[in-house]
Amino acid sequence: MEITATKGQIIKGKPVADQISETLIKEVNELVKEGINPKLAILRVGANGSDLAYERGALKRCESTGIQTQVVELPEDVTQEEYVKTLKGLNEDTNINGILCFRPLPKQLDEEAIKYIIAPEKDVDSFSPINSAKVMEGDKTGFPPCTPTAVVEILKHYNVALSGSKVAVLGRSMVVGKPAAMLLLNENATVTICHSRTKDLAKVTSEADVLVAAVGRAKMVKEDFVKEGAVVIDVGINVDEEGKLCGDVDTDAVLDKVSMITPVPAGVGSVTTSILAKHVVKACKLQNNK
Ligand SMILES: NC(=O)C1=CN([C@@H]2O[C@H](COP(=O)(O)OP(=O)(O)OC[C@H]3O[C@@H](n4cnc5c(N)ncnc54)[C@H](OP(=O)(O)O)[C@@H]3O)[C@@H](O)[C@H]2O)C=CC1
Ligand SMILES: Nc1nc(=O)c2c([nH]1)NC[C@@H]1CN(c3ccc(C(=O)N[C@@H](CCC(=O)O)C(=O)O)cc3)C=[N+]21
Repeated sequence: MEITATKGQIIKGKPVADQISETLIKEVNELVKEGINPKLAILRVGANGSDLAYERGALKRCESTGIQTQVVELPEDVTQEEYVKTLKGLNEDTNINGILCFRPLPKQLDEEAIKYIIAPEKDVDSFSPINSAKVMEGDKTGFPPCTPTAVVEILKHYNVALSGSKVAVLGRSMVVGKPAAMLLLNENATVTICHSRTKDLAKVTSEADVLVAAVGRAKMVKEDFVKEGAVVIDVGINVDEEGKLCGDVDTDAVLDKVSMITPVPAGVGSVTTSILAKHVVKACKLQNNK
């Protein structure tokens, strides 16, 4: 009898992002007809590669959905006072509905103080503790961070069962890992959070039906980290030894074992930008009592 190996399916972000964009385009059109123009401000310090990658994607997504944008670039050595003054200016600017502050901020800036400055109603990527708390509480009136939201949207789009499933999240940052775990818990998954101190890491992650990798270590997740038939969401955006973009998962090594896996690029990143655009429209509507 011939045995044919069933390879894992590469699940792309584009169909998920396109579906979100389609609805957004209609919503933006309705707002524009009423003289309301949704607008996103991006606050960037210096010009690091991962910020610029996000910015390129975000600007393209906003343009294609009819959302206006403004990029504010501050020098690498910007002072706390200058950053705070700029952020407060964006808070007060009534033409701006959403603000994205790239993180992490350079060392001279006090992120713990700045996160209290951003207006929660314009905070489209969950920098403010008000929005972080809403994620904890499962309160849908806030803005959960875009990347973890994209992870959940991809899983739902590809009909991956979450309720009652074992999910492992690799990473516990406030931008990805920790909120991803909370959003998945809100979907009734049984969530295990792993990090740099986790013992027997591969054993823990290989028990999961769904593995979300957000560690920032190129191709760290190998074959022994995954369960047979698992669904893998690769959030990592890293550069490999050849200078090419790659994820946290060694895709070639796990492909024969998993049932589905997201690619990098063209995976989570592309959905992240569509969630960002969705949050700008939501912010705009709330600010205009719509
Ligand atoms: N696709 C997208 O839209 C986005 C992608 N990213 C990418 O996602 C990745 C993660 O980003 P981010 O969360 O900001 O990164 P951080 O560096 O802030 O966090 C990394 C996390 O991984 C854990 N970790 C690091 N090394 C190991 C290890 N060897 N074993 C186990 N755990 C480890 C850390 O643990 P500990 O807490 O113990 O230190 C930490 O919790 C990056 O590649 C980033 O570029 C980020 C944002 C958006
Ligand atoms: N507050 C904050 N939130 C973030 O979510 C955040 C951040 N700061 N700082 C920087 C990192 C990095 N990041 C990316 C998101 C999407 C793409 C993306 O769209 N990538 C495309 C390719 C884009 C291109 O290279 O042109 C893809 O994966 O297909 C890239 C990188 C979010 N981050």
